[in-house]
Amino acid sequence: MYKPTAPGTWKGRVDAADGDEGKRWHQGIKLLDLSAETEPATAEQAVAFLGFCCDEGVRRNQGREGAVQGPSALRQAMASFAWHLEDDTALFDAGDVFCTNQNLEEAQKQLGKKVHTLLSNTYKTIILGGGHETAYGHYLGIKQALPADKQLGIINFDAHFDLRSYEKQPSSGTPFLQIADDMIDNNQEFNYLCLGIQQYGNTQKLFNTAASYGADYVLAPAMQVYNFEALREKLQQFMALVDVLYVSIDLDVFTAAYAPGVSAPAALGIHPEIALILLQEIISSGKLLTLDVVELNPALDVDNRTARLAATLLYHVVQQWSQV
Ligand SMILES: N=CN[C@@H](CCC(=O)O)C(=O)O
Ligand SMILES: [Mn+2]
Ligand SMILES: [Mn+2]
Repeated sequence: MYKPTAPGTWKGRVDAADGDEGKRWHQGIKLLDLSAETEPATAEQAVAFLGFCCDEGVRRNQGREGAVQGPSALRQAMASFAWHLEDDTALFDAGDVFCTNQNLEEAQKQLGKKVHTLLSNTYKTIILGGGHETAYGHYLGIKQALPADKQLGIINFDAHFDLRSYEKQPSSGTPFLQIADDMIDNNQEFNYLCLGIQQYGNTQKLFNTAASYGADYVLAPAMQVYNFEALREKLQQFMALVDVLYVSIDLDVFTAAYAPGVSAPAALGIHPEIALILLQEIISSGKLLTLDVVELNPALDVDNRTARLAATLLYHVVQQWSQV
């Protein structure tokens, strides 16, 4: 269920005549094998990618399958980025966790183990999804790595709450209710902020669930650059309540013109610019522990537009995060 990334996977443009000054991500990224007996070296300022090749949750949630190819498309979209990182050992690829035989629950456990390994070795972790079922596996690793006295906050850029009942089965629509119940069972506070919620995309039942769990949210129409001061205030208030942050970016939060390659596109979603400046605010807090980008479906993408958007957001995240 786990495979390290094969050498040669990261490939792209080479500006050989420019020597070191022509360096790109595919030439600088280091491969990390989490199946090895030995623990990976601790890396203070390093960012590590880990793929979750899974859309079983999307299938169970009646969505359009294809997010299993997300990690591969994201790597390709990031490969030729110019290298502007200060440290030569700032960027790692820790391979992929796979979902086999539709066994989502086991795949999430395996993802949790790898996330735990990365976090406990102080890597700044970025999970490349996968459907939004990525979030529950991601959380299992955060839970293992986080000291009991540290309060976790979850910020989800998403058109959807993903707080559906998992009584029948977990899916891509249930991860944050699974997390909420687990945190409450463990006497932890569930601090959840959703940014970009579409009223039409969430039933009254979901708004009621959000209210009963104390989840906070901003509706998509309010997620505007001209509203930045109010959004920053809300974000700062949320971040002040917690010690560390898990940020999830569901690409269906963005307008379909920017992000057509998702299971549930949004005709009037948010503009990428507002997400970018809020992400900058989050990283500046120094509280970001781990992040994921989910729901990229390359089979539905148009000229890799969604993959390029996700990759570009990750470029800026890595650039800033590797310096805080
Ligand atoms: N990951 C979550 N997906 C949405 C799908 C909505 C839709 O297909 O319209 C949800 O369950 O709410
Ligand atoms: Mn989602
Ligand atoms: Mn969504």
